[in-house]
Amino acid sequence: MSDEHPPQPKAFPVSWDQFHRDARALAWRLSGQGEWEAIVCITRGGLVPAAIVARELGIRVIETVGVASYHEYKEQGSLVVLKGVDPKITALGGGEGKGVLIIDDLVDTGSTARIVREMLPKAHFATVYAKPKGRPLVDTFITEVSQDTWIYFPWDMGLTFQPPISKGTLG
Ligand SMILES: O=P(O)(O)OC[C@H]1O[C@H](OP(=O)(O)OP(=O)(O)O)[C@H](O)[C@@H]1O
Ligand SMILES: O=c1[nH]c(=O)c2nc[nH]c2[nH]1
Ligand SMILES: [Mg+2]
Repeated sequence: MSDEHPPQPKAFPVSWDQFHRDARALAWRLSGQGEWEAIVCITRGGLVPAAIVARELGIRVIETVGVASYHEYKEQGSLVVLKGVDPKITALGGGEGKGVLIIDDLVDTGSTARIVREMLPKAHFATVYAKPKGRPLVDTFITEVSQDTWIYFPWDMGLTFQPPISKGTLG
C-alpha cells in the first residue's frame, strides 16, 4: 500500500479457487465480444488471469507490459514503465492495438490502466476486479468492490493458524 493506496478498512480475501472462477467468468464475458489476436498482460498481477483467459479463449500470442508503482521505484506516487509493449503488438489490427486484449488483476485508482491505455488506445481493457475510481477505464470486469476495500490475492497469502473464536479478541 502507499499514499495513493492508504490502509483500507475492508478486506476482500480471494482464494485460488475463487480467483480461478472469477477469471474464467471474465473469459466467458470476453468470448462474446470478438476475436482477440493477442493478450498484453500487465505484470505482475495480470499474469495469472492472463494465463486463464488465454487458455479459455485459445490465445497463444501473449505479451507483457511491466508497470511498477509507488515506493518500489523512484519517488512515491509515480509509475515507472519497466517494460514497454513490442511494436509488433501495437501495430496489430492496423495500429494502436486494435484486436488486442489487455489483462490485469484489478483496477484501483486507474493510474496503471491510464498509462497502458495510452500505449494501446484501441485495445480492449479487461480486469477481474474493479474499484469505482478505476472502473471508467475498464471495458470489461467481473466484480466491483468499494474504494475502501483491499483485495488480498491468493499469491500474496498463505495458510496461518486461526485462534478459536472463544479465545479471540471479539466479544
Ligand atoms: O489502478 P491502480 O491504482 O494503478 O492499481 C492497480 C494496479 O496495482 C497493482 O499492481 P502493482 O503496481 O501493485 O504491482 P504488481 O502487479 O506487480 O503487484 C494491480 O496489479 C494493478 O496493476
Ligand atoms: O493486492 C492488491 N490489492 C488491492 O486492492 C490493490 N489496489 C492496488 N493494488 C493492489 N494490490
Ligand atoms: Mg499490477
